[in-house]
Amino acid sequence: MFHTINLHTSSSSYDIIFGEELLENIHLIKAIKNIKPTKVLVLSDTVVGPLYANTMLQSLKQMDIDCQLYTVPSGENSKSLAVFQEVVGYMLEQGFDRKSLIIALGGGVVGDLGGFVAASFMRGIPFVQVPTTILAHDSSVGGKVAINHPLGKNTIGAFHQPLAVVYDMNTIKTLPKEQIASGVAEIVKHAHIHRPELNHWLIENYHKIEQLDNKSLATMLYKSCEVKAEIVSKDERETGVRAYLNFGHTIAHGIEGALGYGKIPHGIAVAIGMVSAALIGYQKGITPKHVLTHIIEINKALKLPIHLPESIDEQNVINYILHDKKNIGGQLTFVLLEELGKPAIIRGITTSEVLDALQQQKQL
Ligand SMILES: O=C(O)C(=O)C[C@@H](O)[C@H](O)[C@H](O)COP(=O)(O)O
Repeated sequence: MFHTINLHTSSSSYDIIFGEELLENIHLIKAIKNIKPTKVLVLSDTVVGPLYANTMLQSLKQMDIDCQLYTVPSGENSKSLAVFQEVVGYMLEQGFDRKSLIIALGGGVVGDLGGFVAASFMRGIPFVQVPTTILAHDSSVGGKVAINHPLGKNTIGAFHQPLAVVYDMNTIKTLPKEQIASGVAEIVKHAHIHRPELNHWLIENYHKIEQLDNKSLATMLYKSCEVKAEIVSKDERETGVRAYLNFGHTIAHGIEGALGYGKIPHGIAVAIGMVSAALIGYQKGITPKHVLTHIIEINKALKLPIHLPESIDEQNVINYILHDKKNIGGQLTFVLLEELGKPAIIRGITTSEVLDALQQQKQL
């Protein structure tokens, strides 16, 4: 069972491939065969590596190429300059060169870190994304790669498109149940900004998604990646409409920074951030009341939170969003909804408007 989405951007064109037993057959992926790399680094983490790296290495060995595995600690803290330097140091010591290939095998953290190493190593080498979580269906597509700075999430990064995104549905079977909701939040986001009917499908099929039913997962991920690919193809480097994919992320990244990276799953923060954005839009007369209500109801139906964590200091969240990458000229910028499926980039939001919304969110 294979399905493929072709993503064409201004700088490249590649396939997002969904199937089963793709790890066992990674050596057959055209994008990998065609570049004939001198060496391959499989970058994974301490959770995914022990589960799947060996299967992939066995497949790559059939290409008679020197393949090595490097694993980083699982979790957001591996998206750091220190871990970035460790990976680059290992590659230099092991003789990787400009014809080498990186394969990022894991969730969003491994994909973002691996992609940024690929974007930077010797000024750039090719890489392949092999996502193994629901959340990573979003972060592995579109070429946004990055690590975190203490003052802001993903503030050290690049746009570096992968040669391919290879999604082996068998790897999702081992996804911890508590990570399902975090990944689904990005699908909810794609529905709110572009394909509202997707949320109704999600609610109808959520019981199967929670059981990690392969067919339902593949359908959900495919539909969500279609939205992602359509928007990225129009605006690869986020000069305009690609910012729509950042709906909910301004407050999400603020929450993640304020709590400490890794303390809250990214998708859970996004779910909360979408309610915040809807409240900001509603109080500014941009987002209709029915859209605000819909966003809250969808979160509840999918067991996603609507409140910020009780321990959080809202002012600290605001301190982080002052460094958000969408801000231009010091103007706080949010993606708000004028209607379901109709996002808008709104600049000049004031910190007091944000604080008011976060205070209101407590009362929901
Ligand atoms: O691909 C995009 O563009 C997105 O904004 C997708 C986000 O869901 C994703 O988390 C992205 O990595 C965040 O982008 P950032 O520019 O806020 O770091």
